[in-house]
Amino acid sequence: MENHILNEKQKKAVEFKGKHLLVLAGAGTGKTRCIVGRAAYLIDQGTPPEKIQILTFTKRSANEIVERVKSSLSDNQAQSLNGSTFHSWCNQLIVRYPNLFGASNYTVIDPDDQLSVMMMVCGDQVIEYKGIRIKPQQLIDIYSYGRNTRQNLSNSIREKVFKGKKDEETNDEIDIIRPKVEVLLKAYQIKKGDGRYLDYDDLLLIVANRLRNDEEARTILSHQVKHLLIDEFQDTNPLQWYLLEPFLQIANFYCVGDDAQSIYSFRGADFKNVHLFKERVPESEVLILDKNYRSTQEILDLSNWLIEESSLDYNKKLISTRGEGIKPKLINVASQWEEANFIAENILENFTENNKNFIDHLILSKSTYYTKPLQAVFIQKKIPYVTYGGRKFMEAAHIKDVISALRVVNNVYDEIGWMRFLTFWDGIGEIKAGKYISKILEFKDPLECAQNLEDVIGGADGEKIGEIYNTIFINSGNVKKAIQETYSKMELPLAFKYRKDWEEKRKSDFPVLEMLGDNYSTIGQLISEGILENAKQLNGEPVLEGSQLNDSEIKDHVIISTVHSAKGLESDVCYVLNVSPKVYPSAWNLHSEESIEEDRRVLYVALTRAKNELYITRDTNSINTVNNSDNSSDASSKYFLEKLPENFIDQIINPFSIIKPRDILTPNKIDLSTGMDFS
Ligand SMILES: Nc1ncnc2c1ncn2[C@@H]1O[C@H](COP(=O)(O)OP(=O)(O)OP(=O)(O)O)[C@@H](O)[C@H]1O
Repeated sequence: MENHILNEKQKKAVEFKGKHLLVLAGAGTGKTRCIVGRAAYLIDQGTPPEKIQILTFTKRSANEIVERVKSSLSDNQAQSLNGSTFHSWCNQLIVRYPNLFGASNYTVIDPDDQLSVMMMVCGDQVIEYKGIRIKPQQLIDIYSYGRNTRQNLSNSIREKVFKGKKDEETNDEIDIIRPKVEVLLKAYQIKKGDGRYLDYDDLLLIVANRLRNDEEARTILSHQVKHLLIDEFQDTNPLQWYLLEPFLQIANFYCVGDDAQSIYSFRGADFKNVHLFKERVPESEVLILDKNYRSTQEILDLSNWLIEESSLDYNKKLISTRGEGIKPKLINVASQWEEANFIAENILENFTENNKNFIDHLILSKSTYYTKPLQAVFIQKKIPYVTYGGRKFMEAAHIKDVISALRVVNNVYDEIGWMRFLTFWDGIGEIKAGKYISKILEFKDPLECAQNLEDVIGGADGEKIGEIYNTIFINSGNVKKAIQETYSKMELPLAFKYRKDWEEKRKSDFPVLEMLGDNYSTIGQLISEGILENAKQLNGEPVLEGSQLNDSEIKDHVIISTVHSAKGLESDVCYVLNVSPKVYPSAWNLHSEESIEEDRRVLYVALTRAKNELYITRDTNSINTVNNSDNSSDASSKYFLEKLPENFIDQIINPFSIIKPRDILTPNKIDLSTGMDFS
């Protein structure tokens, strides 16, 4: 079986006998294979699968690893193996031990909801000083950055408002702004408590704090977790480390990571954690993997060159076990439409003439937004595709509307839920809803809630809303039915609210929501896990990641992904979009050496996804503007491909380019009296 083929070093890593191990390795050297192999090995050696916890950054990779372990073992041996993200793992622990962690009947809020709470807290208060205005979203960013990096408020303000500046003037400004920020952040914390809201970071902090301070908690969990297998270790941030540290006493750590693939510093990740591993973790060892099994040497030469150009020393040179192949191609395009057409034609040619499937093609972009023209061309040319990254299923407005009804039954103090649910109905605006909510928050007995709602709201609306509440309440133990009934009562107004694209796009999401509901035994679980795990796969298809095609029967599709969502992916043919000046590195990042290096790693992750063919596109206009304007010399000199040795790539001017003929500026008059000889 695939997973059983291991080279000597991989085998050593998989069968590691010591306590804690870090497998430090370059792209495509088999880190994922080692995690899969390690889990299978432990189970094979008699460790109960439920005592192994795999931690990854996306639900998708957790599912993939678990599935691979399962298929490498026989007889359902790995049935109860658990793989999850950090947030979802903590949430599961809190749900399983409600008393130990002291948090039941809470609502997990996503970043959108966090912003709503902060907006409620700020009301009409504005923090403004010397032209700097701190908006609610920035307050959330400061709060989250401080908690994730475990830095104090002043440093978080410095980072998020002043881009890390450390001069005298900035210090003074921080001193003035700080108390005002503090007041609002504390009010935000109180509001969270009142609404029984937990934001994502709270989940980690609740578990971490309890374990760090309470020996009984550690004893209880020591029966539950024996092995922690942690993927993408270079992207763990100080908060995650704060959570992991107490587990060092009760479990064995098996971490895999690559410092050159660290791309989450905006979330506080610090890739140096891999360098500090031996210092931080007693009884630990580090093992290095350096043979790349994924790509041909030409693709690795380009990737190696990119990382060698860095001022940081990653000490990495990937060597291909697969040998030589074809050179990467740099496609120069004049517009996004040209780029899209080039890629579409290329894929169609591979599909019809070269015996490749759509799934052999992976398209990588820094942002989902950039891929819109590409998606339009794919739809037009009937190329099936799914998107990874970007807005998720549970974040879509129509889904949030129905979920809001479930939220308020789950947690009657959930003001955000009430605001969304009440304002969904025609004729109830925010002011009216606010008045109703203050009365609702006084309700004591959930059994009488439906009746009370009818009284507070009154009329036909009151009756409808009370009825929905009641239906959900009665069906709290049958999540699928609760969703079905709620949807049937909300379908008409939903169809009206989203009439523009109801039939084509939104309606078909509800059977998926019902299916999703079927996986959970309580509404609370659906809400918390569903929000955290909305990338969950159904029928093996990532239908909830915002697929543009509703037909989940089509298994063969191109993947369009953000680079951040592409970690761990690989593909026969890879297209890396818009590797242009001011994008790699981004024009916003030119001031900071650290951010430039992060952009370099983003490009490195993208390039190293390709197995055989790598296409890099570049916008010729951006090269022209950079070269022609004086003030952008920085963008030009820092552009990653500026000094690219010619022999590493083949350059192509897009052959599908629609060449516009040269014309004069003003139209001539035409003369229609010619051509006929009337003599
Ligand atoms: N010993 C091996 N023999 C054959 N193929 C291998 C071996 N080890 C890994 N591979 C293959 O190499 C490719 C890369 O492996 P894997 O995805 O585990 O690497 P990785 O280090 O996790 O990569 P990345 O960090 O870049 O995502 C996969 O296609 C895998 O099947």
